[in-house]
Amino acid sequence: MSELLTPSALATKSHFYCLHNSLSNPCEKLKTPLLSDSVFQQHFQDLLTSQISFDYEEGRSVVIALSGGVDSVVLLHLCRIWQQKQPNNKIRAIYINHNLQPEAHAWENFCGDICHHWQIDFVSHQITIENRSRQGLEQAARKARYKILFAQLQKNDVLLTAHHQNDQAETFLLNALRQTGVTGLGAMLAVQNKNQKWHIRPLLNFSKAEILGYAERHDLMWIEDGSNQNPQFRRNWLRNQILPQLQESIPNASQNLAKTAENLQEASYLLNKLAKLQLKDSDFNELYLTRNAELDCSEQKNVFRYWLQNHSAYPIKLNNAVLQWLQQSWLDEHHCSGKLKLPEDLSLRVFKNRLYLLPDDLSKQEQNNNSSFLLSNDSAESSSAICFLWRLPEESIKAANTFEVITLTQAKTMNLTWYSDNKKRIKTFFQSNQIPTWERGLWPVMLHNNTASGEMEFFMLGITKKHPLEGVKFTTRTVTQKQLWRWMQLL
Ligand SMILES: Nc1ncnc2c1ncn2[C@@H]1O[C@H](COP(=O)(O)OP(=O)(O)OP(=O)(O)O)[C@@H](O)[C@H]1O
Repeated sequence: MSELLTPSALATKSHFYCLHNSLSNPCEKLKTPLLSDSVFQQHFQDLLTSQISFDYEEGRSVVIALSGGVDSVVLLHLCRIWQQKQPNNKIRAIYINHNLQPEAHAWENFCGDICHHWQIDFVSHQITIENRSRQGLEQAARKARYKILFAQLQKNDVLLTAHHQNDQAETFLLNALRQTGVTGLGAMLAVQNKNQKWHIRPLLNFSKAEILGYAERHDLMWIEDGSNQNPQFRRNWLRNQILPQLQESIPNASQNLAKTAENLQEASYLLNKLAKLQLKDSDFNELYLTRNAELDCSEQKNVFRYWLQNHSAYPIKLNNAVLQWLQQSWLDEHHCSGKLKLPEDLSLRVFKNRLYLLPDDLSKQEQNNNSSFLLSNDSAESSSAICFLWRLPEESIKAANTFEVITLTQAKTMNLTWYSDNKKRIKTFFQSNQIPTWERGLWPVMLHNNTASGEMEFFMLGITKKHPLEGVKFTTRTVTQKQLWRWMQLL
């Protein structure tokens, strides 16, 4: 960094943040291979091209999570060189200020200064974390940080964090001590996709010593977060006390633990693949319990775990309470209905041997008799509700006046006369399609010119067993024929 931000310039600021530019353990440097620009460039390019087919021409961008610590400063430096070699590549850095420590503001300035000198776009975001226990605080800060970081990304953009091999070994041990399963023991993935946004950890194969060696050779400066020494945080205790002791007898301990985690990632991949195969008949948001009855106990657990992890924006852990409830529902043939409340305002529900993972507030919507809901433009384009629009007969759409207003509303808010005239048909439809009771009141019906009559509405009502609310944010608005037609074209 000194090439751009001279030590003397920084010296005037150094009372704000603790600056380091030397190895904490110089001997370690000798034991490990060098993290060089070319090694990194090759590795990083491999991750981008072979794993995610990254293409700058498509306007995708790379965002670096910059904490100001040595790891992310080294990552920033490497990305800057990468960008210099391929000037079309645009990178930007983000610092999240948790406002938890008095120095946080100075660290934010430090990150801003480096980016300014290296001519990298920089933004910082402020967050406030509620008062919690120490462990809880760390977890809440991490959760809030990732929420903001991912919110900065567009579809297919890439977030880079500077986790390294030693972090991987620590995460493996921490998870093992928490009694985790195979996925948890796999610790952190080098490449991950969450909701069509990428998270890459390009330094995961490099050790802390290599990173420090790189920082020294390039005369970089960084900040040292004093809380990293606080033994009250379990990770610090592992990092500063347990792992060094392990390393004394087994010099490659961290490397070996990280390698073990990698092996378990492979095992986890295979278990997921098996679960996916065994879930073949299950819908996106419902799991057919009876169809999986022939599975043995471990397979059932594996299927549940996979389904819970993959059917919600917030992965749900298969803890004992959840497992017991699920097994009970699985075994009980007459278990027609039941509900288990989960964190993140979600709940598990069973209806006629089908298991559903749903937002808990569906029930709140159920209670609100007067609310009508309509598909919003944005969400409808990417949701399963589109299937429900899709089945609308083309002739009906074409026949209708192009500018006529179509309103989608809940079955329960229907015009009473129409409802009582068609009650039997509606009931038969719900029963024959095994539509769960909690969905019936919310079932979309199309109002044509504000009157629900004729075949068209009933067709709308009867088209799909899928939960039409899945992934859709409802807002009160109407959709025009034109919009409806446009959505159909998108399919
Ligand atoms: N305040 C921050 N602002 C931006 N990025 C951050 C911040 N803190 C951490 N990061 C990013 O996350 C990486 C890992 O940091 P750290 O090891 O401190 O995280 P952690 O709290 O252990 O949580 P996790 O490992 O789950 O990210 C850093 O190298 C950096 O890329």
